[in-house]
Amino acid sequence: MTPRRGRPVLSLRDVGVRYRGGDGAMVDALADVTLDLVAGEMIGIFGPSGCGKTTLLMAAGLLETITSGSVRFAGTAAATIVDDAALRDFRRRHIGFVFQKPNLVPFLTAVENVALAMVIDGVPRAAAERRAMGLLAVLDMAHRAGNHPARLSGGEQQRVAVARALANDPILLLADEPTAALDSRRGRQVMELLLAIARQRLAAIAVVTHDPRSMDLFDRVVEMEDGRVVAGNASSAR
Ligand SMILES: Nc1ncnc2c1ncn2[C@@H]1O[C@H](COP(=O)(O)OP(=O)(O)OP(=O)(O)O)[C@@H](O)[C@H]1O
Repeated sequence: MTPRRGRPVLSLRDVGVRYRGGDGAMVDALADVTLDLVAGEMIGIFGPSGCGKTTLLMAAGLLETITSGSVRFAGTAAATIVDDAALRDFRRRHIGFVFQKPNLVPFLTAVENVALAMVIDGVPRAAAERRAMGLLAVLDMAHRAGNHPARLSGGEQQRVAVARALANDPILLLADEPTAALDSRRGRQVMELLLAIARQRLAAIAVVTHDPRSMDLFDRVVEMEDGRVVAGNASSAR
């Protein structure tokens, strides 16, 4: 899948996700969500706690089974990938995730953490580590490549997590509050970096955030309320 600027990467149509709550009642975590993301754009997803932002990312990243509607990924209907192993493989090849906590493997160095998925994918270790070093250099982390996570600051760990998410050159990058644990300067840097990745690699990027300070970096702001997208769902295809 070679992305071209403006080409649809992700299309959600009338997507619903329904959970059974603790009291047995059904909760519509997502309801009738229609959203498009195109190659090269970065959107911000805002909304109050519990409005469905994480659930939206999970549905978009094919980590959550939707109860209604459809998800298309670069023209492929997600529903046609039925087998769990095929779904895992599809995600590994095309989608990158960055979470609030970096969740690095503690006994691996930064470069080994970034290389891990490539090694699992069958890339020879030396080649995987070369590519991992290149990604760490882009993130200004080459000088810390040999350190274990415990010896890195929160911001440094998050930059390693971004490098790891980019290892498979994903066409879709989903980030859930990636700057929540960072000070404002580092947070800004991570967000600027994500924007550069959208522009240079033509990835489509969706970032869930509570932080209004990065607002100016988004091509589009999607606002959610009670499981619904209430503003910003029209694509900014250029
Ligand atoms: N596995 C689950 N089982 C039952 N209910 C769930 C589950 N996951 C989420 N929910 C409910 O779905 C709704 C949306 O949750 P979600 O985590 O997507 O919100 P959010 O906007 O990301 O919140 P926050 O900003 O606090 O992280 C909430 O009412 C939540 O309690």
